Amino acid sequence: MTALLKATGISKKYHPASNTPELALCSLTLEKGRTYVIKGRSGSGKTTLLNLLGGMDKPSTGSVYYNGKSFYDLSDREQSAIRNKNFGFVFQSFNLIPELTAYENIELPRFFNRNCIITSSAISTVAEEMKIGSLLHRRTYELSGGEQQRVAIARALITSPDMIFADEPTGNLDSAASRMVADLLVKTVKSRQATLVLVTHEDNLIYSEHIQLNIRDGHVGAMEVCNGSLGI
Ligand SMILES: Nc1ncnc2c1ncn2[C@@H]1O[C@H](COP(=O)(O)OP(=O)(O)OP(=O)(O)O)[C@@H](O)[C@H]1O
Repeated sequence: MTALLKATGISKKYHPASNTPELALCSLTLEKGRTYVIKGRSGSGKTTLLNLLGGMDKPSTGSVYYNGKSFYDLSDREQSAIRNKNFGFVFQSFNLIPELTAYENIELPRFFNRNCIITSSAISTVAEEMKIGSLLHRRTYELSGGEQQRVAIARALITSPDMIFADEPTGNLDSAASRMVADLLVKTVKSRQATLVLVTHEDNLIYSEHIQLNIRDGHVGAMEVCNGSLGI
């Protein structure tokens, strides 16, 4: 497997004067096409780790390499270009524009990246993958939470990123919608051969093979391969 994202000796201390970092020193290699699930209690450092890996927050020590390049040593412009084109983000709170239709929300990345061409056939394809084909003309305030999150995932996938970062994507959904959203997210990212980094504190959310990273009080444990074979 190819190493796509590599973190070496990263840590995060939000308050320089404090003795304990919020994320203790860790090194990780994320491979192409794999699913990584970051788990841990509230406040353990899951979002902190995701933000460092996803190019959203510079670590206090260490480096993050994307495709062999030290991400935080790139210019702001180069960093934004990677975040806009090669990385996709999904958040707990959907972050859609409610007055726009699902189609218009999925199209939004083209306004942040002039070189990004989004065709109607690419939107149809991703909408089918997310099972929202019949909802594209609806304004997103009319949609259920699960439908809105599937629109948000479609928007994250429309630039064909090779890394998807999802922070508690099912945190605002009931259990049936959580299951559907998590399943579609994991399966679609895998079928596109992209790498998924997903933060959750929910047990038994992912039912296909993944690599689990447990964080306890800012300490990242060894990677564990889970086959997810609960048979549900
Ligand atoms: N921007 C920030 N400035 C200062 N401290 C922060 C900041 N972001 C997070 N923290 C602190 O870092 C620690 C880890 O927070 P983080 O959000 O990474 O945890 P989490 O595991 O994602 O929690 P949750 O499941 O509740 O979202 C917490 O003590 C938090 O208060």
